[in-house]
Amino acid sequence: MDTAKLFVHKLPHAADLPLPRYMSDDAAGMDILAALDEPVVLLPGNRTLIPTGLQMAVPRGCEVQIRPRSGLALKQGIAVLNSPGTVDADYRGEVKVIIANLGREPFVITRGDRIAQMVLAKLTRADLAECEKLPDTARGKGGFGHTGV
Ligand SMILES: O=c1ccn([C@H]2C[C@H](O)[C@@H](COP(=O)(O)OP(=O)(O)OP(=O)(O)O)O2)c(=O)[nH]1
Ligand SMILES: [Mg+2]
Repeated sequence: MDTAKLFVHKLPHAADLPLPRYMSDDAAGMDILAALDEPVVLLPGNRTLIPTGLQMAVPRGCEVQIRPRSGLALKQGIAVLNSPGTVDADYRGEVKVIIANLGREPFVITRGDRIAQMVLAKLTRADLAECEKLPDTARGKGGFGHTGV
């Protein structure tokens, strides 16, 4: 398995929190923690920005994706609104998570809660090449369910 060094800096409000970590041997994502001072009550239909207390230097050629946790999604309707959130390699601000409550009950987020997960992913940047005609394919313009359900 490939690994790459990911430098992280803990901000003072996360000083006592553990760093994100993989929760199983081959987990793709590290769970990330809410670096909140006070609990946040997120009402159904609302969204909020949760601090992680972390800055990071994502290696060039990679991104960090902020993704939901399926257990929270299934059991409580908790979503990462911009999923997958993108942390760019040149971003040095605090990483934050946009959490939305799509469930029917208020959702309480407390300091240290594992609210989402982060995946380090390699990326390919596009070098746009404008052209008059694209190569033909069998699918052509068919999409959005044109093959049926
Ligand atoms: O879930 C997220 C998404 C983004 N970011 C940070 C890192 C990212 O590099 C930066 C900008 O994100 P994005 O490009 O998605 O947002 P934008 O609305 O296009 O902002 P900008 O104009 O700053 O690029 O915000 C987070 O901390 N969490
Ligand atoms: Mg942007």
